[in-house]
Amino acid sequence: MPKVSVNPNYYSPRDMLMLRLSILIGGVLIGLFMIGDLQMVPKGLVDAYVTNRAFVQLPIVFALLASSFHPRFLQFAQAAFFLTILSLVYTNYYLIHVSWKLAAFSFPYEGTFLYAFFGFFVLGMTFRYALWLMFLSSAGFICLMLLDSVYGDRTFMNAGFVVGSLFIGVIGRHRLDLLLGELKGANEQLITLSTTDGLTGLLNRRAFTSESERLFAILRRSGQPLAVFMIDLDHFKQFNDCYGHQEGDRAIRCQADILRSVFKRETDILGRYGGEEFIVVAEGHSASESERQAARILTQWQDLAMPNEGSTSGKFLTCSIGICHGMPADYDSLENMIKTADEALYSVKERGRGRSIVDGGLTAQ
Ligand SMILES: Nc1nc2c(ncn2[C@@H]2O[C@H](COP(=O)(O)OP(=O)(O)OP(=O)(O)O)[C@@H](O)[C@H]2O)c(=O)[nH]1
Repeated sequence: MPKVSVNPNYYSPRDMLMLRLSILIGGVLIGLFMIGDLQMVPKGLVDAYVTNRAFVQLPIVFALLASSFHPRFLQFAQAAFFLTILSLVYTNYYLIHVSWKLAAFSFPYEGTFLYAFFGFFVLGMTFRYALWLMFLSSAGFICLMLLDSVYGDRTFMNAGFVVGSLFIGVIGRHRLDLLLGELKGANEQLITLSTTDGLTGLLNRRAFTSESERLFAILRRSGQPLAVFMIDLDHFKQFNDCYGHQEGDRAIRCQADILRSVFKRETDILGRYGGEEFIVVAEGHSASESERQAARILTQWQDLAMPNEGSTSGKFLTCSIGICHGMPADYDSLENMIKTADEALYSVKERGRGRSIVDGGLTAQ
C-alpha cells in the first residue's frame, strides 16, 4: 500500500531558488569586500589580490552556482559545498601568505569565519562535512602560522580565535541537526497520525481519498482499468449489542487484516471509510480477478466462523462487498466509481448479505 509521507530532505523549487540566490549573494559579497580591501592593501599587492579574488575565488563561487543546475546536484551537493568553502578558505590563506612575503603586510584572517559560517549555516553543510572543514581549516591556519609569523605576538591568540570560532560553528551546526532530526521525527509522527486510522492502521478516509484520486488520475491517462471495492460488515449493530464494543473492535481489526492479506500489491490502496465500512482501490484488475479477490475475503470470514447470534441472515459474522470495475476514463471522477460500488453494496444488502456484486451482476457464493 502506498505510504503517505513527506521527504524532509526534498528541496522544493523554492528551496533551490533560495540556495542559488544565497550563492549569488556570496559572490556579490566577495565583490563588495574587494572594493573595501583595495583601499587597504598596499599598492604592490593589488595585482595579487585582484587575481586571488576575481580570477580564483569568484570563479569557484560561480562554479558552485553552475553545478546547482545539474539534474543530480542534490546527490553531490554536500561534497560541492565542502570543496567550495575549503578552497575559498585556502585561497584566502594563500593570499595571507603572499601578502606577507611580497609586502610584509598582515592580511586579515577573519574572512575564514565568513566562509566557514556561510558553509555551515547558509549552504546547510551537514555535521560530518562541517567537522572536516573545521579540522582542515584549523590545520591550514596553524601551518600558515608556523610558516610565516604574519601576526607577530598575536599569532597564538589569532590561531585560538580561528580554531575556537570554527569549533563553535560546528557545535551550532550539530545542535541544529539534532533539532531538525527531532522536527523530522515529529513531522513523520504527525503525518502518520493524520493519515492512518488508529484502530486498523489502514488509511483514514481523507488520506485514502487523496491517494486514490492520484491513482485514478494516473490510470485515466494510461488507459488501465481500476476496481473499487466497498466492504461492509453485516448486522454489525447486533454483533456489538450481543458481544460488546471491544469484540466489535476486534472484528473491525480482523476485517482490516483480511483485506491486507488479500490486497498485497504495492499499488493497492486500502482505507477505513466509516465505522464498519472499508474501501479498496486496485489498479489493472480484470473483472474476474476482482471477483476472485472478493471471494477470498468472503471465504476468510467463513473460515473464521466468528459467531453473530443476533444476525438475521446467518449464525456467523459476514461482510458484503460491492465492486465497481471499469476504465477511469469512462467515469467523470473517482467519486462516481465509489458511488457505483456503493450502489452494488446496497444491492448485496438488499439481496441477503454475505456476497459480492460487480457493477450490478451477482457473484455466486
Ligand atoms: N465496536 C465498534 N463498533 C462500531 C465502530 N464504528 C461503528 N460501529 C458500529 O457499527 C454499527 C453499524 O450499524 P449499522 O449501520 O446499522 O449497520 P449494520 O448493523 O452492520 O447493518 P447492515 O450494514 O445493514 O448489515 C453501529 O452499531 C456502530 O456503533 C467501531 O469503531 N467499533
